[in-house]
Amino acid sequence: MAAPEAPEEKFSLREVLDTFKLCLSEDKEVYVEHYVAGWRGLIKFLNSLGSVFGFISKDAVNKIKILVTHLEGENSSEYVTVQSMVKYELENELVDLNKRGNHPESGCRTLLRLHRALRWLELFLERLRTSGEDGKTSVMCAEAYNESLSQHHPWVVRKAAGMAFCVLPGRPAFFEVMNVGTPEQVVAMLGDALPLISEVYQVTEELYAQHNLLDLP
Ligand SMILES: CCCCCCCCCCCCC/C=C/[C@@H](O)[C@H](COP(=O)(O)O)NC(=O)CCCCCCCCCCCCCCC
Repeated sequence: MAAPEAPEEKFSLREVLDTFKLCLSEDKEVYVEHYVAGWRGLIKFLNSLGSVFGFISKDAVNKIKILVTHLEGENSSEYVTVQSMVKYELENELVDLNKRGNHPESGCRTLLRLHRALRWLELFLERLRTSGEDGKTSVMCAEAYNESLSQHHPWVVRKAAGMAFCVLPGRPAFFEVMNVGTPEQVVAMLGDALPLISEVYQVTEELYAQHNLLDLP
């Protein structure tokens, strides 16, 4: 049996599912606070897989920190939802639209990076959900990455990511870390989680497309 972890470090897929549930308001706005909390939960999971994934989690943590700075800053009321953030930053010219400039830490460009990673997550979890007992997590992960996030990464990051995927634990150990229960229960929970993640992704994608923000430098 694995040694018990400190409670605040323990990942539970259910917890992440709950935060993604809270992400969407009744009129389909995405709450930045819960979006960030969802990612925090996912990073806990990543950290429990070992230090090989440190460079990935470090980048994600940095992005979260930037968003939290906005969330807690003097204009915090503008950062309640992704919709209000986009409106505020665009109206006040706080986004570098075509090339990197004075706003390397805009909420819009920072959240876009996590948004792209959310697509990877959706593709990966769907593969995991439909995989058989001997499914290879490394292959599922790499395929999901190649179909999404990799297109936005330079060669050196793709290479490092590919190497990290190779040491992912097999499906049974992976399911264990999810801390949900039997493999059947994991699959059921993935079935619950995916539509939520997918909806948050779609709403954000449409918003960013509407404002031409999908390629922010
Ligand atoms: C379970 C295995 C996890 C594998 C994670 C797959 C994603 C691979 C991403 C590789 C990112 C490498 C780090 C560097 C990234 C940055 O260059 C790049 C661009 O940023 P910049 O424009 O500011 O320079 N950053 C990004 O694209 C953001 C990446 C954020 C990745 C977060 C990944 C979190 C993974 C959480 C796993 C949870 C699995 C849950 C299963 C129940």
